[in-house]
Amino acid sequence: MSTAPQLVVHRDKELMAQAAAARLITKIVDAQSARGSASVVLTGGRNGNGLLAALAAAPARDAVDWGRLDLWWGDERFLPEDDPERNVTQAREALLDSVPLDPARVHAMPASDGPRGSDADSAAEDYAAELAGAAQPENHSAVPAFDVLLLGVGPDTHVASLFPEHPGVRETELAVIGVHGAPKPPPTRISLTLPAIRSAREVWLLAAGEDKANAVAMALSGAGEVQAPAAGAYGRSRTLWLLDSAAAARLPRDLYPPASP
Ligand SMILES: O=C1O[C@H](COP(=O)(O)O)[C@@H](O)[C@H](O)[C@H]1O
Repeated sequence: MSTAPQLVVHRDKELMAQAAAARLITKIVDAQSARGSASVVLTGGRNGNGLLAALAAAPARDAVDWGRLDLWWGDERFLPEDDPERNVTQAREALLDSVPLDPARVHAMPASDGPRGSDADSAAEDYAAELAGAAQPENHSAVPAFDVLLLGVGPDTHVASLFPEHPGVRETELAVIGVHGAPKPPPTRISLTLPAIRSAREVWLLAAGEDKANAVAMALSGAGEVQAPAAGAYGRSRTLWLLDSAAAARLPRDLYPPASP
């Protein structure tokens, strides 16, 4: 069952990143306090990396017990280890290298020079097995119960590496897939599927900048998930769209009335 999206609109992308980072710190601390540990799924892209950089700069980051945090990824560009375009490489630069994480709990997606070589489908199977191994049996799910799953929204409404009208967005069985012929480089990627995304407690979608305005308006105006994958991304208990005013500019007025002059 989908949860109705909640919208929070910030003045600009810097404030959005800072506010999202503060929100994420609170969520992680609350989860660690309630369950002993927390699990977060990271996204690549400008807004995801902006959030991580804001988190690195936030004094309250020291409230997080970094050793009791599992990090997963929603998608990865299937490139060699340490390639600067890999989402994990960019996340390490933005935040991960500056906090005391437990390396065993940093679950990067496989690289194209890993044990499966350039076979993205087999690499996706390996990541699915790693997720399944961390899933709680009582939840009867193929993936762990993520506390927060972050997603950047592309200008074409893609989330993770699920692109409009692409086969991956129609996947209903697998939790992780190899993506081939992606319209955004690189063409080969690994991605969680919509069913895996929807198993998260909370899904937070991030979009800033006017190049995201059409995508945000389309995804929140009743578009189908095949045409607008972001429309199919929701959490079990909460779906939060974190926007800046430029990305919110073309939303229907009943969703986001413009401020009075
Ligand atoms: O390639 C990707 O792009 C999306 C969106 O990135 P953005 O720079 O337009 O915000 C990102 O969410 C995804 O993780 C990444 O692989």
